[in-house]
Amino acid sequence: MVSTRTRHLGSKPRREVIRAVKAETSGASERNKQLAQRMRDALANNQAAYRSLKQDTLLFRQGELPASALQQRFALALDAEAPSMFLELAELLPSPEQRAELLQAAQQAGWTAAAGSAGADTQEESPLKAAGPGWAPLDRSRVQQAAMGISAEDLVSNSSEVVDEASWQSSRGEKDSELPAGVQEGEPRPLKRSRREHKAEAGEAGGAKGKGILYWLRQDFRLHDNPALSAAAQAAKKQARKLTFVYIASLDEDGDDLETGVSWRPGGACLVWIEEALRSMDRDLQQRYGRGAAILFRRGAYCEELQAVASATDSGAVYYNRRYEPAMVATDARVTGQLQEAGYEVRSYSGLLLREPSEIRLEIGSGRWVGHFGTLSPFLRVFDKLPALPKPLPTPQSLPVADKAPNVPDTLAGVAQLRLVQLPKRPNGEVIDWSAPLREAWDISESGALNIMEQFLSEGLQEYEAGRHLADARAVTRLSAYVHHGQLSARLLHAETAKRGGKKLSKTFSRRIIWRDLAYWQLHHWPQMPVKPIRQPYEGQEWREDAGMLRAWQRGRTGYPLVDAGMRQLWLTGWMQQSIRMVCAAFLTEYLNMHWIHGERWFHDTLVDGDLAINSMMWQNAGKSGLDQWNFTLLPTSTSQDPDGSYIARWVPELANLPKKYLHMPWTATEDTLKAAGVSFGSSEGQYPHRITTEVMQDLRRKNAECIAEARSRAPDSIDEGGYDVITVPDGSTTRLDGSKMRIFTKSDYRKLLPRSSLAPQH
Ligand SMILES: Cc1cc2nc3c(=O)[nH]c(=O)nc-3n(C[C@H](O)[C@H](O)[C@H](O)COP(=O)(O)OP(=O)(O)OC[C@H]3O[C@@H](n4cnc5c(N)ncnc54)[C@H](O)[C@@H]3O)c2cc1C
Repeated sequence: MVSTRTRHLGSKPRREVIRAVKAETSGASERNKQLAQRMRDALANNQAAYRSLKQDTLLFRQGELPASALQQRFALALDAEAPSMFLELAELLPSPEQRAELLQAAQQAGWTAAAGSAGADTQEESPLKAAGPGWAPLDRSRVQQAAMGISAEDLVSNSSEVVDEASWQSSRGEKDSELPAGVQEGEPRPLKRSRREHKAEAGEAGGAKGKGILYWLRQDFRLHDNPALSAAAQAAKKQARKLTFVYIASLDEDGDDLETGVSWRPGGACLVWIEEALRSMDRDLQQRYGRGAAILFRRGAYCEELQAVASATDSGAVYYNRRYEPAMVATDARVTGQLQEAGYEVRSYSGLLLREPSEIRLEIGSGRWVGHFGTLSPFLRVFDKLPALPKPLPTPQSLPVADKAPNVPDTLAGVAQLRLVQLPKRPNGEVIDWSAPLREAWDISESGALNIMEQFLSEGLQEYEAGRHLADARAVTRLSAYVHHGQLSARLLHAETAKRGGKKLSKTFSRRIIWRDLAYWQLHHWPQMPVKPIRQPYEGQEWREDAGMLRAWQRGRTGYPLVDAGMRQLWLTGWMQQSIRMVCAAFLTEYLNMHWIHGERWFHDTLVDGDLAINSMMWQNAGKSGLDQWNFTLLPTSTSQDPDGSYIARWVPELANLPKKYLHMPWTATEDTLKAAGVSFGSSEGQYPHRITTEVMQDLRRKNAECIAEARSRAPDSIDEGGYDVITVPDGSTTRLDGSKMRIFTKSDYRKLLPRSSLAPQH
């Protein structure tokens, strides 16, 4: 396996780290040695390494792993050239001196983010965020600087989770075509909620312990249409109880999936969003309902923190809105169970999606066939037939809260103390605030979300159909992050769209918000979707591993202006319009033949709307291993998304003065034209990069298709006589075909590429 990062790492600093660690761990017990061996083995495979490191980190935190053993991991992580793991663990070092020593060695190894923290002795000075040049104010020169200054030092990036998952493997239904001009559109296991939890929802939970009610704030930063809040308010009023708001930062429980070993906690950009959303909601709550509605900010394990606040406020009940990521489903069930065992009443509600994923059972195998299994059309068909959605709930007029802010020991002074967003420092102490441009680019508040929705529905809906493919996003809502973080209710958006003649004005827009539910349906039935191809044979597909290429793609330095514009916009603002996401994704997977999981990870960390279900669904489809293989061509040189080149000119300022007709393909301009526009190619400051590949796009595409054909030909049992991929239908996903083998949409190119001998015999 070729590592995808830090090839520049010299051996000298590594030796120094190992020496430092050896000195520290010379008395390591036999158990420590075994653990070290396990780590070494694990690091041979980065996916396993991540799982192992994560578990060891948790063990250390629980006091079950000595600091010396953890230090050994540092050396190994450094050895394995996995800086983000190294830095994450470095944070846990028991003393500032130890931290400084190891981080200094990392600095010598060229990891500037670590360098920023070398010698640092406070928790705030986290090394997790990079000294990268990105996230600068959005003026032209800074954009250019951001893109031009990409260097080896940026390896740690603005990402807290940029891990090499090199070992992970990984069209769309012909009948579902409703793509933007020149492009597409487009969620896995029944929600295994505990019996206790079902009881809780039905209001059969155990007797109340205290008089008050806790509202456990999660991914639902809003007052309007908030089912858990409305229910808590109603119960509190009826029973003359007091309501207390609590938010708990527990990133380890928030998306770490120990089953798969993959951490999907919110990425850097989402954490910035969450921080601002909390600030804004705390303000809204206090302004509207009084000081007693202030949110109590806590850090720690969910269950312990909830119990501590409940006991200090004499609360006997906890109300919350559910989450749907596999790790979070498990967390919900565990926390609910533990609280109920301790005698609390727990009630959970559906506030994130339009419908619960387990509600939708595809009616395939009966009557008329509509679309391919697991794609949007059959999903919509069932969705529309189900009972009408509940009406969106109004913002509560009043809330029964205490007269003053609850005084609970160990509560943090404010959002900042949650330490969700950690900024690195340069050796001279200067803070590198990569989050500022993100905060500036968005009005991260509930009112901001409602205003955008209102404006779009009154002025923009009629433009959506014709303009939704445009890169400059003039015709789309830009509401995805608000919906993802629960600042805007999906149900409200759906209902308001219908009320304003949505289906008539734009059939596509009316389907978009349901597409989101499809992503969660897929994640529910394929909980491994973020890391494993849904089409099992594709797991054996050969992908290119090239750290330099990946880095160029991440930082918008591919030499293909449309791709670079999109990736730079993403880096700076945390967002891109859908067609551009598709162009960038297709470029990585189809043309560079690089694993979709690299793209998925990068998007997860850099998107303000980074959503496990949607992101993994879309990346699986881009990588062709998802249910809805993309069945269209997305050339990086296409002009349809940016016909006048203004999007490229904005995000790729090195090219801004080129005549329009060359903006998508600057290499076709003559020397004189380039000179007149002040454009030169190269890697120096102010220059635009040479193309990272000059092979004919069609040839690259064919090579990728051949890799897929090769992997499929090795798994004949998963292909039917017509050359279609076949999957086993998950339990609970259909009304009558669960457990059977089902043909899924497969691109005709792929069907043709298979040798006849690898097709299942005709019956
Ligand atoms: C490779 C790739 C990765 C993506 N990752 C994410 C992600 O992590 N989070 C995310 O929210 N979207 C993701 N999308 C989907 C889509 O690009 C964004 O939802 C959309 O661009 C957001 O812009 P908007 O709010 O203006 O969308 P609009 O066009 O205004 O659509 C309205 C809403 O519909 C929903 N929606 C739109 N497109 C999709 C879709 N393809 N699947 C599911 N729901 C959709 C969103 O909630 C969106 O806000 C991804 C797309 C691609 C190609």
